[in-house]
Amino acid sequence: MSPFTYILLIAMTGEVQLNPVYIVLVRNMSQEKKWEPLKKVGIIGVPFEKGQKKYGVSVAPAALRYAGLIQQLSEIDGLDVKDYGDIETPGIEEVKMENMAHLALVSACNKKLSERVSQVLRDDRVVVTIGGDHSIGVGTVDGHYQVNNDMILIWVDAHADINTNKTSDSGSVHGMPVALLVKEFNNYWPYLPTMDWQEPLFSIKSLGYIGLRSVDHYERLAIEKYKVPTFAMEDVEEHGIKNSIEHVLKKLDPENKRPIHVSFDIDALDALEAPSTGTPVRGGLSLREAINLMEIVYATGRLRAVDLVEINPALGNENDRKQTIEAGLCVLKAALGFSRRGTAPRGVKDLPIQDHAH
Ligand SMILES: NC(=[NH2+])NCCC[C@H](N)C(=O)O
Ligand SMILES: [Mn+2]
Ligand SMILES: [Mn+2]
Repeated sequence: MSPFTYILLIAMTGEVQLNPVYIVLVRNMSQEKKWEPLKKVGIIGVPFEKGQKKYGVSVAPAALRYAGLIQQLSEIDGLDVKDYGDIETPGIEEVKMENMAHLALVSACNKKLSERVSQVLRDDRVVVTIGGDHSIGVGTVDGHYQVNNDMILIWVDAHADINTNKTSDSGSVHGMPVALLVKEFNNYWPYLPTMDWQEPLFSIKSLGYIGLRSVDHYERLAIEKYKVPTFAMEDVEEHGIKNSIEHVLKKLDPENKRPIHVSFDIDALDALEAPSTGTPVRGGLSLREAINLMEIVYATGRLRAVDLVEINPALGNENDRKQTIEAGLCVLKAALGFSRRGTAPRGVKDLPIQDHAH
C-alpha cells in the first residue's frame, strides 16, 4: 500500500491519532532524499572542432583515450565505466548565417550528442563528455535537460560563452553555447535554420559561472542583467575556490536537491597549467583549485554530467600537450570520486606480513 493510499484510508476511517505506522510513513515521506554519488559513468567522445577556427580540438577524445582515460577512471574505487564511443558528424550541407560559422554542422553534431547524453543518463550513469570545442555544450546541456529538467549548470571557464551572433567578435559558436541554451535569450536570436530540434527551455536562473577572466562587453551586460551567480577570478581570489563553488551551489539550489551539470572548459585553468588550448588566458585556476572544485561537486552526490572541452593536442610542444591532457584527466578523476588520500585495497584488512622461515 502506498503512503498516499494509506493516508486516504485513515482519512476515511477517521483513525488518525498516534497510529505509529502513520507516523513512520509521514516521517519517511517528508524526509529529504539522501544523495549518494552514482558509481556508474558513461563516456562520450565528441571529435568536433567547427565551433572555432583552429585545427586540433577534435583530436582530444582520441588523445585522452590514448593517455589512458578509461583505465584511469576504472581504477577509481568502485567505479563502473562504460564507453559509449564517439559522436561522428559526417559531411553536412552548410547554411549561411550571419556571423555564425558552420551552424549546420554544429547543429547536426549537437543533435546527435543530445540524444546520446539523454541515453547515458537514462541508463542511470553519470555522463562524461569529452570535446571537442565548447559549442558541444549545447548538446550536452540539452540532452541533460531532457532527462533532468531541474538540473543546474556550472560553467567553469575563462570565458562566459554567452555571445549571440550579434554580439560576438569572432563568429565562432564556441563563444555562444550558453546564449543558445537559455530560454531568456530566445528573442536575442534571429531564426536559426537547422536548429529547430533544439528548444531552449533551460533557464539562465539555473546557471552559475566560475573562473571568468575574459568576458566581452555584452556578455558582461547579460551576466549583470540576469544576475548570474558568478565567481570570476577576482572573486575566487577573494573567497577561495571552496567558498566560491559552495556559494554558487547554494545560490542556485538552496535545498540541495537538484542534479548538477559541470561544463568544464580546460582554459578555466591557468594557461601555465593547461597550455594546449585554443583561447588560453593567463591568471586562471590552478589545477589544485580545479581538483578541489570537482571534489566538492562530487561530494554533493548530485553530479550527473561533466563536459571536458577545448583541449587542443595540436597546440604547443610535446610537454604542453602532455601537461594539458594530464590536467584534464585529473579534473575528471576528481569529479568522479578519485581521492588524493588514496584508497585501501578492497577486502584486505592488513599489510602483507612476511612469513620468515627462521
Ligand atoms: N569556449 C571558448 N574557449 N570560448 C572562447 C570565446 C572567446 C570569445 N568570447 C568569443 O566569443 O569568441
Ligand atoms: Mn574558454
Ligand atoms: Mn568555453
